[in-house]
Amino acid sequence: MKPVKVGLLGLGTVGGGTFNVLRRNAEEIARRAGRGIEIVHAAAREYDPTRLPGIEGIQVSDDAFKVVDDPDIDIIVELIGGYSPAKELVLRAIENGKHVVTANKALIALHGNEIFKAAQDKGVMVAFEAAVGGGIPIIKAVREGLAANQIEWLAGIINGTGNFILTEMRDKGREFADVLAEAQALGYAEADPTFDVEGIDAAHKLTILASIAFGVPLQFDKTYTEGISNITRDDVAYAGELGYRIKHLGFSRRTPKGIELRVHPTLIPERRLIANVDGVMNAVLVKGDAVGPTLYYGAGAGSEPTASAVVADIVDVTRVLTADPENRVPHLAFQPDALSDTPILPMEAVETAYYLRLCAQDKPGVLSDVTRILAEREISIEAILQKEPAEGATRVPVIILTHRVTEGAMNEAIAAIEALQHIEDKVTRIRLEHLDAS
Ligand SMILES: NC(=O)C1=CN([C@@H]2O[C@H](COP(=O)(O)OP(=O)(O)OC[C@H]3O[C@@H](n4cnc5c(N)ncnc54)[C@H](O)[C@@H]3O)[C@@H](O)[C@H]2O)C=CC1
Ligand SMILES: N[C@@H](CC=O)C(=O)O
Ligand code: NA
Repeated sequence: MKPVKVGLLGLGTVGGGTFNVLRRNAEEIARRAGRGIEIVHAAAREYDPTRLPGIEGIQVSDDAFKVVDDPDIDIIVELIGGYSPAKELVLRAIENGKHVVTANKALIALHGNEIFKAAQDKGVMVAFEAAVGGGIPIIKAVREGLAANQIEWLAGIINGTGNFILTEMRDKGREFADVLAEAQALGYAEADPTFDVEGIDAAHKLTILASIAFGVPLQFDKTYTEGISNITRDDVAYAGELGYRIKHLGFSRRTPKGIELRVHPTLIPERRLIANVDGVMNAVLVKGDAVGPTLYYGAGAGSEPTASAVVADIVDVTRVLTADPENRVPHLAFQPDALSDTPILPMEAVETAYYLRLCAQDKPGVLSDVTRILAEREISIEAILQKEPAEGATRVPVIILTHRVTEGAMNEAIAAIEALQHIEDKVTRIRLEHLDAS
């Protein structure tokens, strides 16, 4: 059988990795796919040929539309990133009857509903395993491996750059900006790294995971998103003293009132496996009603780990092309006409526990005012840590861990605490999840 012909858009971190992995493992991959897979045409604005041995034998255009319109090509692999022209390229590929593989979570989270509809109408596949959790086969695991379950909740460390930064700050006391620069040099970060540190990238990925887990359309605009740029080394140290790690977590849970969809820094008990996922590694914890808790772990970013997921999708598409084209796994796991309109819960209605750090003047009665404010709102306290004031200082940090309460009640309590005469600065609030999957 003739090899499947692939057009590769982008020859950067992931595009380069895809080119190299496909070449290096060609024989093994062909044995799995049932036929050869050949990149015949690529597009890039710029690329480094010294990192791509063999690229000289392939046509490389600077106009990606030339590849998408190339009649010889069966599968377009979009590894350019961003919204435009990625969206136009993907829609044109679909219109031309080509299957698409992409690692572009921003594109899928914001325009996936439209793209999948176009693909459905045209009878082609759009595969996006690399868009979530890099090399971890998490889309396949949730969509296919857990198909028997009602998913109850999922929690993930789904941004490699952010996790790398938090880990280096904690373990080596390094500065935020310095670690971010290293993540960029290693090819982990997005073209605009605020997507990583402000949680937008994780929110894209969570949006996709929640759709696949709960059978709802992609709703990025309803995802609560908070980044890690305000986390201080002090918070990391205080959390450690109390037995917790701070992780940037994406969390989604089905409740009777709606679906929680939120990304924010989160305290997690340090005995949990997921609290010990460090560096660029990602992990997703998924709780199904039948299977119970399951945990998926692997490199969340980087050239070849991400290429591993891209190539797996190319193999999947090749198998479908070669076998029964009607028998396909639906894009969002549930049949398109069976997606549910379960609402996404507003953040004020979401319940979590909290870590609060206050800066109090070292005066009698301050702490009792704070505990009264919490008690009036039925917010119970799990632990209090009052640090000694530094030599000659009149301000003391006070750390409070609370039990679960709604975000709305906590917002009111924080406003009342900040209004107290002897409380200085803003209260730092980090949500806390026990992630007890038993
Ligand atoms: N870097 C990583 O670890 C991961 C990246 N991704 C996603 O993969 C995609 C690609 O990311 P990277 O490889 O890191 O980006 P990159 O910046 O390293 O590479 C982008 C490539 O696209 C080319 N390009 C950009 N605009 C173009 C245009 N208009 N026409 C033709 N070529 C164009 C560039 O010349 C370059 O070769 C993004 O959607 C990103 O979010 C997903 C998972 C992990
Ligand atoms: N910038 C992303 C790349 C992978 O999705 C990350 O750091 O996780
Ligand atoms: Na993946």
